[in-house]
Amino acid sequence: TRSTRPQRMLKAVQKNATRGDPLSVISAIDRFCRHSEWAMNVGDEKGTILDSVVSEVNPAMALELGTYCGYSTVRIARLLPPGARLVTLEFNGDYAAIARQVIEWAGLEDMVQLVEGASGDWIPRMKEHFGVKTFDFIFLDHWKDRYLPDIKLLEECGLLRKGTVVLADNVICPGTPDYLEYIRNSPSYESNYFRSHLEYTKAEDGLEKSVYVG
Ligand SMILES: O=C(NC/C=C/[C@H]1O[C@@H](n2cnc3c(NCCO)ncnc32)[C@H](O)[C@@H]1O)c1cc(-c2ccc(F)cc2)cc(O)c1O
Ligand SMILES: [Mg+2]
Repeated sequence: TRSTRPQRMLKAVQKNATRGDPLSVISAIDRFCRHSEWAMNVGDEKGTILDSVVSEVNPAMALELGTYCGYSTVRIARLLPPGARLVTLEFNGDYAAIARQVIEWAGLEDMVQLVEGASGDWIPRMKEHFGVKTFDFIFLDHWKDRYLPDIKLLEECGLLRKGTVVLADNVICPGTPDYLEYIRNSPSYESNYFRSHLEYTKAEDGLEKSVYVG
């Protein structure tokens, strides 16, 4: 049967990127998505905003919801300080298998814990199962109608601390209206919108950066 887009993306990484070189993995995926087949990676333009926020936070403990093929996982993990850890949740087994290989090609498997499962099931188990106290940085890029329930779940599970930075992709396109309304009106967060474009297109999109103030 015909290969899937994630499989073709992985092939492009294995063909065009150098093992152990995260930047070459990132550019191989961006080239594939720009010149061959569009895919829903955060992309290079929003990716530089993601990079600057990760570098500023310099997280010891980071969380990503929605691994997909591992593009943003590689973008984040390459910037982590030694000893830091990125937990990324992906409940589609096919995508998780591709992402694991992309992360390994980048040589970042030691920094990344890819958990195959749903955020709703695993967020409540982060403390006892992964020894997580709180997260310093969280990247939301999974189903858009799950941003709001999952940020509330993270609060309830005590996984946020004063200063935790939550960065949300796609707050304009496809859009996360209920999440935006909540996070911008909650006294527990200081939010800023970083205007950009939908990956590999001229359409408007952006990232919402929210700092938990407790
Ligand atoms: O839909 C978009 N992203 C969704 C990502 C889903 C990935 O995350 C995984 N996932 C989902 N929910 C959960 C979950 N928990 C929730 C369920 O229990 N727990 C664990 N993993 C989860 C999926 O298996 C996928 O791997 C998107 C669309 C456009 C877009 C824009 C314009 C267009 F025209 C078309 C498309 C642009 C973007 O940047 C986008 O991110
Ligand atoms: Mg996205």
